[in-house]
Amino acid sequence: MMITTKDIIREGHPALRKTAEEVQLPASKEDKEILAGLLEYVKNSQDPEMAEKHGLRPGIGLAAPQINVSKRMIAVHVKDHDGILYSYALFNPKIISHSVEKSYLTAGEGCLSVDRMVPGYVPRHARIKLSGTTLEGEKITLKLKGLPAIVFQHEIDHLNGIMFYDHISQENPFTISGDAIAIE
Ligand SMILES: O=CN(O)CCNC(=O)c1cccc(Cl)c1Cl
Ligand code: NI
Repeated sequence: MMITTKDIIREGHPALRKTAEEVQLPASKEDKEILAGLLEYVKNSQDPEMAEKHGLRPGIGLAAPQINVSKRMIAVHVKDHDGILYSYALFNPKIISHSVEKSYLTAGEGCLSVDRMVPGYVPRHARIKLSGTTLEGEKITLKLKGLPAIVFQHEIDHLNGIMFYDHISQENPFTISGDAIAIE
C-alpha cells in the first residue's frame, strides 16, 4: 500500500526512540515492499502533483521507524550541490568510516516526525563511507559528502532512536565549531 503522511508517527511515539533491528537477509517480500514504499514516499513527496493529490509533506529521506517499523531500512532521494541525484533504498545501512571534519546545513534540519520548527545548527560528519544492501540484494559502499552525507546521517540516526535536535547545542543552538563546513 502507498505510504502517506498520516502513516508517519510523531515525536512522543516510543518507536522513534528505539534502536531498530537488523533486517534478516535475503530480505522477505514484506521487507522489500516496506523499503520500496519508503523510497516511493520520498519520490512522490517531491512530485508537486502527487504531493498535492495525496497531501504528502515533502522529504528528502525516510526511515522505517517513522512508519512504526522498527527495522534498519532507509530511503534517500536527494540532489547534491552539483545536481547529482542520490536515490537509494538500503537495508542495514552502516557508517564504516567518517571524517573528523564536521558540516551542517545553514537552514537547519526538519523531520516528518516533528510537527514543529526546531531552530539551530545540526553538526554532522562532513564525509562518510557507508555500506548497505539494496532492494536487489546487492551489497554496496558509498562515499558521501555535502547534503547527501547529511541526509544519510539523519536517516541512520532514526534507526538508532536519535532525532536531529538531539545534536543541537542547548546553550546556543547556532554555535558551531569554526572549522565546520557550512552547507547552504
Ligand atoms: O527522516 C526524514 N524525514 O524526517 C523527512 C523530512 N525531513 C527532511 O526531508 C529533511 C529536511 C532537512 C534536512 C534533512 Cl537532513 C532532512 Cl532528512
Ligand atoms: Ni526525520
